[in-house]
Amino acid sequence: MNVEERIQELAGRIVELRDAYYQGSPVVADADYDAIEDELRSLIAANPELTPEPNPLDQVGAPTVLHAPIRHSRPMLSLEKSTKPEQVEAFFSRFPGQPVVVMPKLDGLSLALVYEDGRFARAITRGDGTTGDDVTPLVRALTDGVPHQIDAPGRVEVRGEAVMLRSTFVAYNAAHPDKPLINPRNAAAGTLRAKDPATVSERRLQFLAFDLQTDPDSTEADLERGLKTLGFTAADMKHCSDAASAQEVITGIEQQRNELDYDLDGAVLRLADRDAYAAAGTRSNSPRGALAFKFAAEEKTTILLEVRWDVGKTGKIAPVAWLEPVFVGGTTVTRATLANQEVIKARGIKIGDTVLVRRAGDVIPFVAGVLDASRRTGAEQDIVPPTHCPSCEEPLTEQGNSRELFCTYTGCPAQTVRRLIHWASRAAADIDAIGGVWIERLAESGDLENPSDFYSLTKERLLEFDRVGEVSATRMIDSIETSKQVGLRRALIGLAIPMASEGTAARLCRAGFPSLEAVMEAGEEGLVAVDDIGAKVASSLIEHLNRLQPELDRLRAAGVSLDVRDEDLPPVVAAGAPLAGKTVVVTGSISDPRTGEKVGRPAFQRLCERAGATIASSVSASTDYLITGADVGAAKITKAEKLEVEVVDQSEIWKQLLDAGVA
Ligand SMILES: NC(=O)c1ccc[n+]([C@@H]2O[C@H](COP(=O)([O-])OP(=O)(O)OC[C@H]3O[C@@H](n4cnc5c(N)ncnc54)[C@H](O)[C@@H]3O)[C@@H](O)[C@H]2O)c1
Ligand SMILES: [Zn+2]
Repeated sequence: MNVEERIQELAGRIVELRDAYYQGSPVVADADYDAIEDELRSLIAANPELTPEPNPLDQVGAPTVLHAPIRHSRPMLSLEKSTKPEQVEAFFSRFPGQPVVVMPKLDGLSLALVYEDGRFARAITRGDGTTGDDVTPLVRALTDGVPHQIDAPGRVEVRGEAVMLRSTFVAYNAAHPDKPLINPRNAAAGTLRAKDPATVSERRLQFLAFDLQTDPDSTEADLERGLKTLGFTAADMKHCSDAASAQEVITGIEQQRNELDYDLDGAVLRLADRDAYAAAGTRSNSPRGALAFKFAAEEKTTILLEVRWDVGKTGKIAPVAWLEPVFVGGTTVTRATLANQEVIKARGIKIGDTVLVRRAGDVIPFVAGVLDASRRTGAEQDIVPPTHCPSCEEPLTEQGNSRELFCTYTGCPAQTVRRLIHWASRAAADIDAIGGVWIERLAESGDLENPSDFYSLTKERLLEFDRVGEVSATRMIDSIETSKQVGLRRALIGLAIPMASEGTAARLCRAGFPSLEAVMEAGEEGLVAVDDIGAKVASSLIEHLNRLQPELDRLRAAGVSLDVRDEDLPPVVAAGAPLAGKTVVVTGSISDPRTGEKVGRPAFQRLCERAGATIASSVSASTDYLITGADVGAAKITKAEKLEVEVVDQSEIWKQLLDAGVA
């Protein structure tokens, strides 16, 4: 294929994909679509004479009108996209001296809200940028953050993004396991496509504003203040005066990405002054006064090659999707979870399908659903759950509403290995010198069956295995020895008791149980008395701890500590507590002035807690001190100063900690 043909092909594909997307049934993930646009963009840049007519890259959205067409007062455009810090610098140098706001690039649906003499008159979608769709009744009924009345004369137009909050999305899918929504962005678009708001009343949206036009010009020149004065919830905006601080905010948004209640796919830089933004003008399909910075994609499309059923540490048999390798969320993903057979059914997933894979933060990648079911060739196969355990071949049982499959044979080899690996994991005993492969080998040889067996391993025995030398055997034994300090909280996690989460283990420690045996002796009644421990969790704990009693005895006999550890208790506040009543935020790298050695932030925060402080993760108006270590970003300090939070160097705090005998 020559360049010209390739350009035609890409342009055609873009039109096709856009149609499907704006009609509410995308056939590929956004990142895969963006890659096609990128390829076309670079081919056109290299061969401008081959620019297709019309050029889909100059167009915005698609003309999808379901309700009633309305012409926009001025076009609703797309955004110029960047991925490199140099592009952020170039943006700043185009507008010297102009303040810029940096905000998340929200992943929802853009809307224009029109107010006439203070009254909410219309809500319009972007459509093809020139003409949008009238969604006023839906927005009125379903969208939070759209005031019905504002205090402004004449015509006011507020633009922003209607998003489905992640919490709404999760609650909806939990309540409708049979017809789940695929992702929040799709869900938001679908909501505004409904004929009747009543049919989608559980799918509430949130409007977050990022643009304001007033006529006559009656309000603040600063975008954020203008929006807030009128009573809108603005997208979270940070003012920046240079590229370096903007870059820092962008990085901060990316790091925070998974703690927020909405999806975002990048950050947006924009002139903070509304007049300057308007004066900057537009290109064919984007404003000059704004720039989008794209983050790595968290969703991609790929092919589901095969499903294998995995035996978990509690005997649960879970389907695992084997995928055509795909780069998503910063790594190459080849496997993803499929939850259970009900989810597979509800999402209509078959082997051979094009599926949407999502990987956000540290969360295990999962298959969100099928895209493009219309393109099935007929060669796809149903996913058939097994009837017998793939490891021990015992018949499986179904449990719970989602019909999860379980192998209930406790001697099941796969379960045994999983339990041992779990015991050795970092969250539990942390036997870091013995990896999964070795645990499997030691289980096969009969050396390991229960966690307590780790403590009978000897260096001599390990040396009998192939490829184990003096050095690695010593490391393994040392690591086992250290793990004896596991303590109540991590031992409880390591025993993998169904329904008892890491949170349960932490709560039991803080409730004052001195040891694992004491938890068992408290009985169900004693456990439900603990805050946030329900009857089901209590009964599972008691049942399993009783079953595990001989194992607990063996662990004790091997010298393993099952007693509560100091680090798992609420901090004991030192007498004189110099930081009593203070809320502090710690930033930068901390080191002990006595040794010059680095101290982890959690450890330093713990010292501050002992000195009476309450720890917060980010600076707000209620923060008393921002404690700074080395290499602190300017943005944090600026923010603290703006909020009149006292900035205190770590040396000052160390002095107080040492004086009070805390450190
Ligand atoms: N999966 C597919 O097949 C397919 C097809 C077509 C388009 N798409 C996706 O749709 C999007 C294309 O839309 P686009 O070309 O307008 O680009 P865009 O969505 O990347 O950028 C423009 C939009 O960003 C939004 N936005 C969010 N936060 C903002 C903020 N703080 N300030 C200003 N604007 C903000 C606005 O709604 C604006 O319309 C892309 O994400 C693309 O991947 C996907
Ligand atoms: Zn089994």
